[in-house]
Amino acid sequence: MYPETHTGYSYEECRATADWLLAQTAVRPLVGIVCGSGMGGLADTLKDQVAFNYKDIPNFPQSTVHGHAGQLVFGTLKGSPCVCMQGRFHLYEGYPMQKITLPMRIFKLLGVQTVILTNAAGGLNEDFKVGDIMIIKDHLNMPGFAGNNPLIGPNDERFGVRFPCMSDAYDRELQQLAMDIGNELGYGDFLREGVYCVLGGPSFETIAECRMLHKLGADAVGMSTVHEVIVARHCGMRVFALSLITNQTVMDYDSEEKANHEEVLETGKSRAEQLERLVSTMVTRIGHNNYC
Ligand SMILES: O=P(O)(O)O[C@@H]1C[C@H](O)[C@@H](CO)O1
Ligand code: HPA
Repeated sequence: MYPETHTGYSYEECRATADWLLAQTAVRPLVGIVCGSGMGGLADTLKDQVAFNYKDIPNFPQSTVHGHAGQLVFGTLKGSPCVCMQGRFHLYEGYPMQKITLPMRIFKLLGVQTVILTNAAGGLNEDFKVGDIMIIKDHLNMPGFAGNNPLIGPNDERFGVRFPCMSDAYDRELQQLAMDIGNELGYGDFLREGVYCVLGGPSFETIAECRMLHKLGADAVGMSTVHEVIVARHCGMRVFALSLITNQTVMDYDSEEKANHEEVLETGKSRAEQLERLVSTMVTRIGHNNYC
């Protein structure tokens, strides 16, 4: 009834991958983290690491993008058990959406309750600067408008309902927690909140596209995260996501600026330390507040 490309992995196949991982590590993660482009250093901060190369994990796709190492790292962040994707998958790599988002279902079956996602994004909001960290409060799913959604295909109720709500996709308590921690850490000058818009990539946006996205209400544009968020919410995990504004998008025909992946990775490096501190402090507070 459904074309092969839309069937994704069955519950049993996801269970087998999760059980394979659980059999090889004693870590029982409550928090799952996804590292955006150039932000893989976050995984290196985990203690007592057990790391798996994606190519060795049954059913896992491979990372093909520079700045995405391709490892699943288990360990603890200040005592809290975590699993961290050091590298994610994108639509433009040629994978179907069900494959890009498979790790979210594996997280769920590993016992993860809260997912923290990071990404690199281009700033559309004129008040944003390169190096700003934007707490994502909502998203625009552009591929979704064209009928591309990771939940297309048969629905297995063991994961979630056929028609999941997305008006509460980004957990408001976690957004407030991030804002509080950011202010405590002295990040007030570069901590923002806003709406993230996903496009398919890999080409960066035209000037007309950036102007349109900004008018539609997007503060930042990127090529990931939203599909993972949809699948994570579908299976009932709490979600927090943030964008590092790695470049300002070009909105002006007189501008000489050109978006490029090297700048994205460079900005990632220059904010790595603050980003890691923000995420690791959040992980410890989530535990202390008994959110998980
Ligand atoms: O994985 P993220 O969303 O951080 O990666 C962004 C989008 C493209 O993959 C790449 C463009 O530089 O960075
Ligand atoms: O300007 C951008 N556009 C889309 N994706 C991105 N990822 C980092 N910067 C950008």
